[in-house]
Amino acid sequence: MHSVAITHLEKRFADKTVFTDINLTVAAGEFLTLLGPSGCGKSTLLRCLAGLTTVDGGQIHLAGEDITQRAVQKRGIGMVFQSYALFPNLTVTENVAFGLKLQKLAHFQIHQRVQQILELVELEDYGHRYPAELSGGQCQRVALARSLVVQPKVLLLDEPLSALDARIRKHLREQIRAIQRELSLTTIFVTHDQEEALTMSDRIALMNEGQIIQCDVPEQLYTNPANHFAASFMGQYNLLTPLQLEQLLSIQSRESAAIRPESIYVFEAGRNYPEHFSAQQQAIVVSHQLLGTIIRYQVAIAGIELTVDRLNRSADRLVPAGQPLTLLIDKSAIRYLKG
Ligand SMILES: Nc1ncnc2c1ncn2[C@@H]1O[C@H](COP(=O)(O)OP(=O)(O)OP(=O)(O)O)[C@@H](O)[C@H]1O
Repeated sequence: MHSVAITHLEKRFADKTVFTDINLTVAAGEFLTLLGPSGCGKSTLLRCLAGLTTVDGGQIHLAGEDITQRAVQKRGIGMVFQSYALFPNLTVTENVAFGLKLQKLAHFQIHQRVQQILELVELEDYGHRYPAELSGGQCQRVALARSLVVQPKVLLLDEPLSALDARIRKHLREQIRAIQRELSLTTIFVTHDQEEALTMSDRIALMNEGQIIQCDVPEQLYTNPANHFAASFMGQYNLLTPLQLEQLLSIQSRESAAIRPESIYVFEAGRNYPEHFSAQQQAIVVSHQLLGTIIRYQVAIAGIELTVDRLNRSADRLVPAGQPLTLLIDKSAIRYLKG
């Protein structure tokens, strides 16, 4: 098992500074996700780690060794891309065996390792097929097998699921995580999909404009966003200015605040609400969306629009637009934001 340490990493292209001071450590066996909007520098950081692009400053250590200037093929890092990058004229077996042939392993060893890894990605019956005869999800599993077969110290995954449809995506993310756990493989995964990040990761490094905004376990990122960007990126937070906080809850604060849709409750008669709940407030429903297990209401209270999530229980009737809804806000769930 191998750890990764990135210190003061800098990267510029001719007319573009991507980042100037990235610091990040990934523990041995950890699954860390780089999450952030398009263009924030996730792929560039991954490419610097793999050695596919040069760096302009800082260091990368792998298991304590400085690999900043080391050639790509000598880093012991495997990488999987969104586009699979398989050889179309080679079968699945030949694609997976490719790296081992370069290492000049004996024929029987290659055969054994390829079979083992194809079993791991559940493609043992597809060895003779060509990439054009496989689905997107199967191609991505071949790409994964090809990276794993050379036993990398670290695995880098650059949006490997983005090109796949929702059902296959979900299955493959579970499979990737299970394999990563089985091999205890230090893994850095790039995505701009927060659900993917929240469900797969040991920790998430949230990036924006070339900076790591917050690096923490998923629960912390979700419930305690560090700033305005983190709150707006991680789901459906209601963001309230100091003035709105005062109007809505008589709370005086210099900082703006975030509150999750599920922390605003629709009043139910006969239920006891703890002391940290606000008084009842009359809102008017602006619109609603049925999202399967939840109903998401947009409501307005004195000109302030809020998003409120309610469990979609069959006994509850849907409140249509224009109708009142009585709300209580869980004040203990309010998060104050730095900037
Ligand atoms: N080879 C290059 N030459 C010049 N600029 C580049 C190059 N590669 C990336 N960039 C720029 O660096 C910035 C970061 O790009 P990068 O691909 O790392 O972002 P990203 O977060 O991975 O985005 P996405 O999710 O869209 O892939 C962008 O502004 C991009 O235009």
